[in-house]
Amino acid sequence: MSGKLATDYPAWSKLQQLYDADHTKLVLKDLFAADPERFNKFSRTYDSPNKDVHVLVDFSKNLINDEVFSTLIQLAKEGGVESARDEMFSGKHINTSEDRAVLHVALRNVGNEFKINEPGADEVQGVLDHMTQFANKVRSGEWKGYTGKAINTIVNIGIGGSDLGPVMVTEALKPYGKEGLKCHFVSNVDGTHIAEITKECDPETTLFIVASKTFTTQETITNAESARDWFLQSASDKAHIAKHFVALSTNTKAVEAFGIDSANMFKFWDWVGGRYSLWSAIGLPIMLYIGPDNFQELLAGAHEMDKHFLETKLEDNLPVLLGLLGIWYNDFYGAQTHALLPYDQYMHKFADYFQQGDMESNGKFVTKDGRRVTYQTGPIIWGQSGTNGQHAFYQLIHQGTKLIPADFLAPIETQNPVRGGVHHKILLSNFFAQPEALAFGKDEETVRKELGAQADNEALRKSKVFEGNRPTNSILFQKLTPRTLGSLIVMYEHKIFVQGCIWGINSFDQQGVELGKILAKTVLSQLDDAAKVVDHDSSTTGLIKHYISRA
Ligand SMILES: O=P(O)(O)OC[C@H]1O[C@@H](O)[C@H](O)[C@@H](O)[C@@H]1O
Repeated sequence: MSGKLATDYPAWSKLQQLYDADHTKLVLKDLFAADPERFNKFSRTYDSPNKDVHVLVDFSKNLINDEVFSTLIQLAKEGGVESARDEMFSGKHINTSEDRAVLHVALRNVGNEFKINEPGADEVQGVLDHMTQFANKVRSGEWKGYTGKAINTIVNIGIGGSDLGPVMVTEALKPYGKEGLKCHFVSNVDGTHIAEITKECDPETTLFIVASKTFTTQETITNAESARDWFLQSASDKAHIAKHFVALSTNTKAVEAFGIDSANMFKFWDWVGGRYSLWSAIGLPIMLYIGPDNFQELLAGAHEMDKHFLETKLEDNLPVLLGLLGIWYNDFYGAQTHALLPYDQYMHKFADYFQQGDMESNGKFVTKDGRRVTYQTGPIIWGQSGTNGQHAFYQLIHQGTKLIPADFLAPIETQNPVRGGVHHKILLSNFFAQPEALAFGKDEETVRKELGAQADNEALRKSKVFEGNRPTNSILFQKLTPRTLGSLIVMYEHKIFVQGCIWGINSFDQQGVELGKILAKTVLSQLDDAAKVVDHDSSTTGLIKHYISRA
């Protein structure tokens, strides 16, 4: 990374000029009318080498013309995206504040195509083998609980990056999940979470996976201790813990101190960021659920998208294109948010997953060299699966006062062709129609004609106008297979990388989550005695004392 501010790049200034001079002319209706080739010009297809992943990204419904497009590409060049990418893949310590390499690409380096020398990279296959042996034993029933019964329930205890990836992927790949194996996820420190999940578990047949990179995270350790207490209420003998608790961590000492045998610990390394860790041992619940072969497919799809990112010229590079378009709205149009709208029920956790992926990576106001940025960085990521969102928040996307760029994603083939596929056709008709409505809207004249006798009612007439010109990407993929999901996740991972690179920030630390944790520790030590409540402002003091007086 160059240590520059994004505003230092000539392409940035040019984009500002283009926005100032032309943005009122960037009207999708006119742009499409003027260029019958617009779809072909501004869409790209991605096919994996053996053609089993197919993705079409149509970005023609964006507020761009040729000049904006070429200037965005120029920005990627000036912003050093290619050299920063190569540095990441080579293991350079691009996570500067923590002096660490950023090598999630090494976790899915299928066939060892990338030569990576970082310590630990040569252990990746060994851990995958360890995970595979364990998963096969559990899935086959060879692994027995303390009363000799097979495992039929797994409970992952983790939070943030040690939760969201496995949750999202196990939901997305349900059709590939092992029948009869229930997967639960406990993340929140609210006792309700563990209490409700354990109600659904039998200690004799439940395996707890304690997932924590640091193994110091308060929520996870508290939940793990409660799970252990719950288990020992039935199992009594601590020796039985070995059959029902495993750990996913970088911290062997803390795992052993908790009482988990290091033979049942699946390790990873400090160069794996939490929000990029589902490909590592953190993926064990995924592997248990979908099986080692499907997990391997997930990794293969991820690796193929890594190669695409590494080898494809900027103009055709999907993560680069998505990243640049996001910058156009975030920094020049002033868009605050970006919606992820998958038209696939299995992907209902996709936006939740990338809330952490994107917002924890790029929610930063200082550059890597410590300067305050003078422009907007990471957008607010949100969304939910279609068509539910349409009946909830799309009103605001269509007619609200805010610009909300959105990605629509959908599979060509459904996993559930209920009633001959009628559901899927309806689903896809919405997937196609919504971006069309957002782009082209409905003008007052059309509304007037439709209203007939009521057309003189001005308020009614105006309320039915859709201004249109609201930008979207439409992303169609063949089918939500493990390999395709791997590719889609990585497309977004690298999009985040591209944006962070141009903004000059460190996308791989998360200092912003620390302050609240420290304050909570202080508060916790004061909660049992009002006399101890000191060193806060009057609001915080008042709140804590109010709680203590009524608890
Ligand atoms: O895996 P750990 O160490 O328990 O951390 C869980 C999460 O902890 C949070 O504090 C971090 O913001 C996340 O990035 C991280 O994923």
